[in-house]
Amino acid sequence: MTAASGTGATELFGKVALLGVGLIGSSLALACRRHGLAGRLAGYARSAESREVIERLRLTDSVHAEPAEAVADADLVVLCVPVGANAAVAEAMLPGLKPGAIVTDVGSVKQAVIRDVGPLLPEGVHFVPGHPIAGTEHSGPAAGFADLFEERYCVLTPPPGADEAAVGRVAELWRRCGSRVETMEPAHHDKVLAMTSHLPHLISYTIVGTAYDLAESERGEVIKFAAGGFRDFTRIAGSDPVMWRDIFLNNREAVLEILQRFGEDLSRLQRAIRWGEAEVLEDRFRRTREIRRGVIQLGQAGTFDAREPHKDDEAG
Ligand SMILES: NC(=O)C1=CN([C@@H]2O[C@H](COP(=O)(O)OP(=O)(O)OC[C@H]3O[C@@H](n4cnc5c(N)ncnc54)[C@H](O)[C@@H]3O)[C@@H](O)[C@H]2O)C=CC1
Ligand SMILES: O=C(O)C(=O)Cc1ccc(O)cc1
Repeated sequence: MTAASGTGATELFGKVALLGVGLIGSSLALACRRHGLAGRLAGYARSAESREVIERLRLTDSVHAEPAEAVADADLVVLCVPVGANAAVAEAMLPGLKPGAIVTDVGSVKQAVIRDVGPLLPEGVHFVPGHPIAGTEHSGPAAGFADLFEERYCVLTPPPGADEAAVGRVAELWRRCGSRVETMEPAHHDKVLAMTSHLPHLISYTIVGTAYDLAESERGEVIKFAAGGFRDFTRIAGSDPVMWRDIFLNNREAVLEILQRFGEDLSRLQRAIRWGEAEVLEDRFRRTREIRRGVIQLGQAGTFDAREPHKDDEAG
């Protein structure tokens, strides 16, 4: 057993309730168990099928079909459902919520959860929105693993006036799961993630769709000769449709803004190809290679994604 924070494996919360036990909820359950962070874990899952998997894998100590039952007596409640489901699930938990409880979430968009869930919570309940920047293209309760959050960032976006002790306890939870915790303004978070996560997913969904829509003979060749880049796109394009539908619908403005910029940059390259502007193309590709090399230095300094090996980046 490792205690990532070096503070020992002392329990942080008496009872933790996970509302939604998919990839992130199940990974958090496993990380809480591994690091001894919760006295008791309760899970809420909407479908009988998920509840059966959660029980079989013993992800939580109790499994519930109603959010209000799962949160009864919980010190920490973590919303782990798609962003668009947060309000309904939060509303359904209210009758069971303990006064003084901390409510957090793991959603990929932060302004929306503050808008949708914040106003529902009673006085005395502490709300600390969060986002572990860690995941995979897989989903569901069987997809989780305990070290998903190791050496990943977790961004907290506490609203103004948030209870500092509550923010500190949520930060400590993520630190003990192995994450590096930062706090950010919610609007800033949503802009940054629109660029670094949401746009790449949109491009992946588009490119794989375009490839599939090619004439059948060409489509076969696309699969046969799929090079690394296209394979990477198909991995990302395999991500959960409901989760990503909700991300785009709830981060509309930031995504549209970045998409506008991206479209202009793409058009510029399109024009360079059409008119044989070799210098424009080469300059752009040189610049991005330098950016990539800069990113690697950041990674080595521990500020980017320190887990990813970057074998392809020797100089020259
Ligand atoms: N998948 C990823 O890589 C990451 C996801 N997130 C965020 O974490 C949250 C959960 O995502 P995952 O665990 O990946 O998804 P998931 O699909 O694996 O799990 C979501 C769970 O919520 C349940 N659910 C869906 N709609 C519901 C509704 N209306 N009412 C009640 N339950 C409902 C599903 O049945 C499922 O068990 C999302 O908000 C997502 O934006 C954050 C970081 C990474
Ligand atoms: O699988 C990948 O490449 C991801 O990008 C995972 C991911 C998806 C959504 C998030 O909000 C954070 C991380």
